[in-house]
Amino acid sequence: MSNKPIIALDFPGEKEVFTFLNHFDEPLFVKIGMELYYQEGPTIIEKVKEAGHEIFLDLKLHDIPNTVKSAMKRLAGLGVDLVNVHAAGGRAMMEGALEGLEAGTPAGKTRPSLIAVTQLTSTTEEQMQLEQKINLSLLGSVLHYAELTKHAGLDGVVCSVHEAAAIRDLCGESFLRVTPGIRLAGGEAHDQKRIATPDGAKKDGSSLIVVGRAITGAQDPVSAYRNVSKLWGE
Ligand SMILES: O=C(O)c1cc(=O)[nH]c(=O)n1[C@@H]1O[C@H](COP(=O)(O)O)[C@@H](O)[C@H]1O
Repeated sequence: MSNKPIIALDFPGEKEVFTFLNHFDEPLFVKIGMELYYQEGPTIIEKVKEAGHEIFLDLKLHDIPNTVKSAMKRLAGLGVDLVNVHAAGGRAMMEGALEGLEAGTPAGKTRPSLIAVTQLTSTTEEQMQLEQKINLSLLGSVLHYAELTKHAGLDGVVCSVHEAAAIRDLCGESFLRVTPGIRLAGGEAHDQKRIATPDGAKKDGSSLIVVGRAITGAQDPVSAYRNVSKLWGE
């Protein structure tokens, strides 16, 4: 897996995806999320892979262990590089996800890396405490989920840049900290609450950054991508 900025392809369908990708003449690391996957199904994965790009399939599974295990068995056959679940599904669910991925990975192929969402980057500490009734600081909750994820044997977590260094200190450098909520300085936050710049992410311990609207919504997406890559140091 490379450490290029991961571009979130939050588009309604294949047509918009390839209009966007055709601006680039290099292999990218892209994220396919719920909107696109639910619209196009697994064929979008095949087509984006054929075009030479690495893929983070972001479906954030969260269900009983057996259901997640079976679903992961199917996703393992798609040949993506990275997949995710919600850590709130618990340790048994995460262990099931890993077992499913291992069982479903074709012989001779590498198992996709598996990470778990801790607290979404659109969540504030106040919201978390009021709505989820978690009696911890936001950092405390994220660190708790990171440790649970590590004990379940997963490869890392999704978190915000604000928690990345503390997770690295707790779980080790090789445990991935994948951080969305990335904005260029002065950029619109939209629905994100825990945001940081690409250079801030590098400095504060992210392993990989996920960038959507700061690139896909830019007037010139290629130059926005170059700018993000330069600040991230790639
Ligand atoms: O798992 C994710 O990718 C994810 C987790 C999270 O906590 N926050 C988050 O924003 N994401 C995803 O990262 C992308 C961020 O997009 P932008 O806010 O447009 O940069 C979206 O596709 C989200 O679904």
